[in-house]
Amino acid sequence: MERIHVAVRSRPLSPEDSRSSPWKISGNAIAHSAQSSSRFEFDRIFGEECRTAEVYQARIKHIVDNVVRGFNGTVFAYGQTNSGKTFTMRGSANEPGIIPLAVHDLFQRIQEHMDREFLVRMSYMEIYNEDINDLLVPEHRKLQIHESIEKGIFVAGLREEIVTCAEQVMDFMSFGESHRHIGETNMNLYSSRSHTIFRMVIESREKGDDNEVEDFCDAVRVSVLNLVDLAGSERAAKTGAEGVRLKEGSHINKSLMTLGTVIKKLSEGIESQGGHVPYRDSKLTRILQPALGGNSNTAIICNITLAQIHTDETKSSLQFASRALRVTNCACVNEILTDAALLKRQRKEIEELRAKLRKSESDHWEEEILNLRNTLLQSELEKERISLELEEEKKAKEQRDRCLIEQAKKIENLSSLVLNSDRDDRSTAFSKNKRRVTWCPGPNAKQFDIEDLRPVQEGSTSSTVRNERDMGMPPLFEELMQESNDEPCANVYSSGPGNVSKDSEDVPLPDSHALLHVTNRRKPKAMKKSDQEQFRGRAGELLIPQDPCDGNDALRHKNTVPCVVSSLSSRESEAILVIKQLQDQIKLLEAEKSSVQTNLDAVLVLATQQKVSFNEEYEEVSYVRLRKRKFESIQLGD
Ligand SMILES: Nc1ncnc2c1ncn2[C@@H]1O[C@H](COP(=O)(O)OP(=O)(O)OP(=O)(O)O)[C@@H](O)[C@H]1O
Repeated sequence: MERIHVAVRSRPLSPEDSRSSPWKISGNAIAHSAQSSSRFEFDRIFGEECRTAEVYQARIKHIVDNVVRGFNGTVFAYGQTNSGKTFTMRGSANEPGIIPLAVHDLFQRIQEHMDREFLVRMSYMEIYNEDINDLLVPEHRKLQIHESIEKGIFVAGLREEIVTCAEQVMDFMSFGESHRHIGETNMNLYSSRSHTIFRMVIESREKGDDNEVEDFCDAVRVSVLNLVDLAGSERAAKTGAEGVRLKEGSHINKSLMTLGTVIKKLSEGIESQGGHVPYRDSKLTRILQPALGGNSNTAIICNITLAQIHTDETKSSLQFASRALRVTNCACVNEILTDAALLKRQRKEIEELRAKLRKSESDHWEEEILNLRNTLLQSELEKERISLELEEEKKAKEQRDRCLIEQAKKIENLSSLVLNSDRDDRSTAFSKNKRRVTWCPGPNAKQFDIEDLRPVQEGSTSSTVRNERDMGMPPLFEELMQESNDEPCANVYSSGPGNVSKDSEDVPLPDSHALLHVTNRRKPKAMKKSDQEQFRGRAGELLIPQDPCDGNDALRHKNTVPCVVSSLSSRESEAILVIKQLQDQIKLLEAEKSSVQTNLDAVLVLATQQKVSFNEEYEEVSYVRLRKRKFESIQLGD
């Protein structure tokens, strides 16, 4: 939908009229200085100094361009008599009007459309006293208006001359002008007594070589350019019209009034609401019907004079133009299609669509394959990374397991040492008839005979020393330390004060001096009283005090922590502490082992999932490739 373009052009005034003019133009608005209600705004307002070429460039050129492309176009000059309509449309010797400018432009545009061939025809008619006369064939008078589906509204019998250049058109136009009704009035020496419609019909179709008749589409575009110079509205009192002039004036006013009514109805949207628009009330509105409410790009040039004496007429013209601003048209390309042309066009469209489809599909598949390849590559890289991590984890686990086994072996040896030492002490103690503390090694209880650990009656010769075959001889401490030095376990052991292993970092090794005290039972060194109390305070956190006589209670302790009866020797206490620390380390290592195992399991699950997804992606890529190959083999088959 496109609105009718409305421009106002004011003609030059005499200096006297100019001084007394009540109108003021500012930008695209014009207002009457004494009447605040008389203010109008338009698409363009051209002042006195403005040239016709400027008016043409502003909008008319665009309409002419569109006519060459297949759209209808209409330009008409409206205004009171002597306001400059004919001057605007036809021009003068010095200043070409809209019609010659449009004709020249039209042929230039046609030259630019190299891909089409054109057929241009022109006609020139006037509506004089409601009769349509052919200006190119003066004897063709009182022509009738008809309407048909193919041609729309047309004037039957109107001569259409085929023209090939602008000069030819201008010649025909001059001929027509010579037959136009012009009369002298008080207001205009050469007053138009009729409305004139200069019409150009442009037909075009795509150019095609003889060899490729099948390839080009022979749909024909037909567009019409109407350039209308209306007769001016006039007041008999002002024009002094009498007789023939009066009759002419009456017809002019009547048809202009109908035009005004049609524009008013259209601006109110009556037609779109299904209401009646009186196009048929005048020949002018009937011929201009497609341009006013239909398929056309339309422009109105409203010519006015700003002299005070014509204020009412100017105001009336401005009101008409203002209403026309609200009228919309719907221009579209006009094509005539034969069945063969229609078929050819549809076949061409189908081919174009097929080509587009093929291109978009192949583009799509290429892109899809590229994406899948990228994903596959990324997945393979990820898989490699996970495998490496898995390998490292396995190695670390194996090393931890080895350390754990060694640690356990050493603890076992140390426990045996402590038990041996305890046995020696007990024999000494019993020989001195002293009460001794008994403790239970717990996890290795199987190796110990509980009875052996109970206080032995004085004088009893039976087994105060444990059978060596049952216990197994523990290695010497020096050997133990040598072993520790030979096989350092950096991840498991940590250095403590007096640590034997230099590589150990995490877990404190037994203090060598303490262990020497444990093994060197022949020179028991009595703990100072203050040291004993201090030690008891520390040991109290680790050991559960029990009845010194009840060795079974000690064995029942669920964590199998050695149960200390009172009066531990300092060496025993230190050994117990060392063992306790080692057991804690074992627990920590076991916890670490189980967490590593959990991680390892998770990594394994992840790796399995990755493998499944790789397989799926691989299958998808294979499927896409297969489909692409099939599609290409179909295309080749076409
Ligand atoms: N913009 C203009 N510049 C110079 N002269 C102009 C201009 N407009 C009009 N004129 C002159 O004014 C006179 C009247 O103009 P014109 O005949 O075009 O009026 P009109 O509106 O067609 O009148 P009518 O309706 O009676 O035919 C002419 O002599 C014309 O040369």
